[in-house]
Amino acid sequence: MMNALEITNLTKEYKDFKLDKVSLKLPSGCIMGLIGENGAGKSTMIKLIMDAIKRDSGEIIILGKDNRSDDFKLTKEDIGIVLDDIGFPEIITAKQLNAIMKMTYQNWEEETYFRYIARFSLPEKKPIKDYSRGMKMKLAIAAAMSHRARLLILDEATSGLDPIVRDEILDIFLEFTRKEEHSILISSHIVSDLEKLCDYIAFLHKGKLIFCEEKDRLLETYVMLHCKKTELNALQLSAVKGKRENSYGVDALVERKKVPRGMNVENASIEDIILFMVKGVDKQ
Ligand SMILES: Nc1ncnc2c1ncn2[C@@H]1O[C@H](COP(=O)(O)OP(=O)(O)OP(=O)(O)O)[C@@H](O)[C@H]1O
Repeated sequence: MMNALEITNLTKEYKDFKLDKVSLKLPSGCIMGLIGENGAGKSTMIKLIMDAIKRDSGEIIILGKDNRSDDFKLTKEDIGIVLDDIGFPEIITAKQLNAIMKMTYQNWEEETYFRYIARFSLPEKKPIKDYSRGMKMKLAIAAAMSHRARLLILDEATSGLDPIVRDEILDIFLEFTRKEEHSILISSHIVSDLEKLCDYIAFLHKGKLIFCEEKDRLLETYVMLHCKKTELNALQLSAVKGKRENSYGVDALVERKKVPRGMNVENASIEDIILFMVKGVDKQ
């Protein structure tokens, strides 16, 4: 299977921040969620993927093309992008945006665009500057999905949206990947959205990729253990990924395989896995 995105040893350093040798692969047809706290480096990574900022080192292959090759411009047609700052001229309307996009993208599909505009209940004749944040996001998503992209890259695209619209958009994304060999990379703070949507979860923390793993595998590998401190200490050290003490003992994220039978474990959520891994990593 081809990879929609392959990142190898991607490094970018700012004065107080370093995106540090990030490597990951997004297989075609899959959805990858990029999770990380504020300032973890998600937007930096997405800008580097689009070659909008200069990397220090590393390699990025998108849809089989090096993103620094001369003909990457052509590949950009195949990428639908939604950034936090949507980047459309604010004085124009959704209808006028259609005319601009028609000239920008060879594969622009007017009908698809207006279908999304209607589906998202966006006013066609209102200047974008008078849209709410959620409406702007919806417009950007409509545009990104209307030029026959094979890869969607979304940076915090669902965070300003109400739960009902978010849910609808998650369905649209699922539809998008089900149809053909379409792939999505989506960053979000809303872990529950990503848990619902994604096949892969990539977790970025302080510029380092803590893991990039199939969601089902994560949920299979880790469990939450509730026990006494002495019981936890009796486990092998490598079993424990992170822990939190409470008045009864400890809650810990542990490897399922390494927990003896009979102990009090329950399934971990992606949110548990992330929160507890951060505790484990920050301790080292
Ligand atoms: N042009 C720049 N010059 C200096 N530092 C920068 C620049 N752009 C980003 N940074 C720093 O890089 C770090 C990562 O920022 P980035 O925007 O990638 O985080 P993020 O994970 O997208 O965060 P958020 O969830 O808050 O959007 C931050 O510490 C930020 O201050």
